[in-house]
This record gives sequence, C-alpha cells and structure tokens, in this order.
Amino acid sequence: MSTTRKHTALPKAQILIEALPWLVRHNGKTVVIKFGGNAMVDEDLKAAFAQDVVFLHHAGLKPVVVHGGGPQISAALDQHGIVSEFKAGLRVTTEDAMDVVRMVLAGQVQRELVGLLNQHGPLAVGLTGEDAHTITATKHQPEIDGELVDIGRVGEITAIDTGAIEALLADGRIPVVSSIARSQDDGHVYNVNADTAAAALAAALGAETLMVLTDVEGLYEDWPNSDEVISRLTASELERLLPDLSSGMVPKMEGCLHAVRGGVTTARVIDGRVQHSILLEIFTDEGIGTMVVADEKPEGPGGQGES
Ligand SMILES: Nc1ncnc2c1ncn2[C@@H]1O[C@H](COP(=O)(O)OP(=O)(O)O)[C@@H](O)[C@H]1O
Ligand SMILES: CC(=O)N[C@@H](CCC(=O)OP(=O)(O)O)C(=O)O
Repeated sequence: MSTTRKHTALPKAQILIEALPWLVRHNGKTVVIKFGGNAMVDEDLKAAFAQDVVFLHHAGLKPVVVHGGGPQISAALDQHGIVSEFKAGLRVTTEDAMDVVRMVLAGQVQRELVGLLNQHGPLAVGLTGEDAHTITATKHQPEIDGELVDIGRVGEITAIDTGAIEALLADGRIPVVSSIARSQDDGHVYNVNADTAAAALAAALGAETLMVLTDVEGLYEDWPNSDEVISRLTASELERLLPDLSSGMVPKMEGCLHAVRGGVTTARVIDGRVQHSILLEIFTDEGIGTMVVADEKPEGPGGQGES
C-alpha cells in the first residue's frame, strides 16, 4: 500500500474500530426511534434517517420506528378547512379531524418512511397501533385547571400487544408504527401522541433505548431564555422538572420517564436536524442530546436502590 493510501485509509479504520465496544454492547438490542414531524421536513434529513436506521439493522440492533406528523396533520387539516387546536399539548381531534389524522399518518407519513427505508432492501413494514391490537386506547380526558376536558378522539393507551412487532423483528424486518389506536370499549379509532406511543412501545418491548428525534438540541434547562441543554438526568430529577415544562416537550419527557421507569435503560431526546445524529448517539461517546437514566442506587452495604 502506498504511504498516501495508508494515510487516508488508517483514520477510517480508526473510526470503525472505535465503534467496536458499542457494537458489542448493543448487539441484538431493541431500539425504539421516534421520528418527530418537525424533524421530518427536509428531504436530505429523511434520507439520512433511513440510512441510519438501516445501518443499525445491519449492525445487529433491532430498530423499531414510531413516527410523528404533527405539522403534516396541521397542514392537511388546514386544507380541509379544519382549525388545529391544542389543549394540554394534545390536538383536539373531532371525528372529521380523526379521518384526516389517520389518512396523513398511516397513508402519507408512514408510507413515505417505509418507501425510504425500503430503498435499502425489503426491510420496512408499516403498521398502525390498530393492527393486531398493537396499541389499545381509551378516550383521554386531560385535567386542565382542575377540570376534565373533552378533546375528542384523543386516546390514552391502556394496553400494548407486542406480538406483531416482535414477529416482524424476528423476521429481520423494521417495523414502522403510526400512533393510532383502537378502543376495545367503544370501537372508535383514537389519535395518540407519537411520543407517548413510542415510550409505551419501548417499555412493552423491553427496549434498551428510546430515542426521540426532534427539532431542538435536547431538553433546554431554561427554555426559551437559554439554549443550555441538560445532557443527563435521572428519572427522579426529570419527575421534578415535569410540572415546569411546556408544549411539545411535555409528552416527550413524560414518555422518557415512563420508558425508563418501565425498564428501558436510556431514553434520549436528540436533534433530528443533525444528519446521522442516531449514529453519533449509538456508536460514539459524543452523545449530543439529553439522556434520561434510572435513579442511581444508593451505595454501601444493604443499600436498596430504586429499580
Ligand atoms: N424545555 C424545553 N426544551 C426544548 N424544547 C422545548 C422546551 N419546552 C418546550 N419546547 C418546545 O418543544 C418543541 C418540540 O416538540 P414538538 O414541536 O412536539 O416536536 P416533534 O414534532 O419533534 O414531536 C421544541 O421545538 C420547542 O419549541
Ligand atoms: C393527540 C395528538 O396530539 N396527536 C398527534 C399525533 C402526531 C404526533 O404526535 O406528531 P409529532 O410527534 O410530530 O408531534 C397530533 O395529532 O399531532
């Protein structure tokens, strides 16, 4: 090998070998990746996202994608002359709006992601929470200022059946899930926040990691006044912060807490606007967003930590 070729080739080998401990650690582990609608607006980013997910698959992990589509739903509702309104961070979803939500999530956003992933092989299979009872929900009525408020067809998850997703993973596929659920009580279809759905699936699947891709660098300590990102926090620390959080961050951080308390090792909020942020997060030391971990167990003999 000529000296020049060696000089260009060796740094590449170095980068590959740096990933070895991470490849060993994550081999065979399930990672649930939530791709937010706000991070999904750029064509190059969507293509890079698909590459990263396929990379994880071929590196021996089991990625499960849960996608959002908030901005895409708002645009479609607008075209139908339906006004978008949010209460407690959730979209007020009338029966007519629900038809649009379902059409956009399952018929457009999910199809597009499945198409991008399948450019790399026969890998992705799309489903919604309705399929094989994957997500069952009941009508959600949030409490606002001490009163229960009716926000229409918004679902609260009551059960997860991981059977269909596990069968797809066992078959070497990449499930792509839309956050729509069916109620077993009234038979209606419900709109579920995609962060909440991703977190519930991560916990039910016993995933190692929940990764939430969004359009900010992570959880800002003092949003919107400063852009200081909290890089790591425990479940209890996050629980104390929750009442002070606003808008889109509420379901994300509630989801991270639910996932970690449900046994997921780490839940991360990362910047989906950074190309290949998933690879940086999984295969390097340079985690770029906010990582939530379980509470640390107290040290010393007889110490009984939280699990
Ligand atoms: N503490 C915070 N840190 C970061 N972002 C915050 C915070 N509080 C509220 N936000 C808002 O939450 C948004 C992300 O949520 P959302 O718009 O629902 O995104 P997505 O479509 O990715 O789910 C950010 O763009 C920001 O405007
Ligand atoms: C009940 C509720 O609010 N559902 C969300 C579902 C999509 C979603 O969560 O998309 P993002 O992740 O892009 O925000 C909605 O209708 O916008």
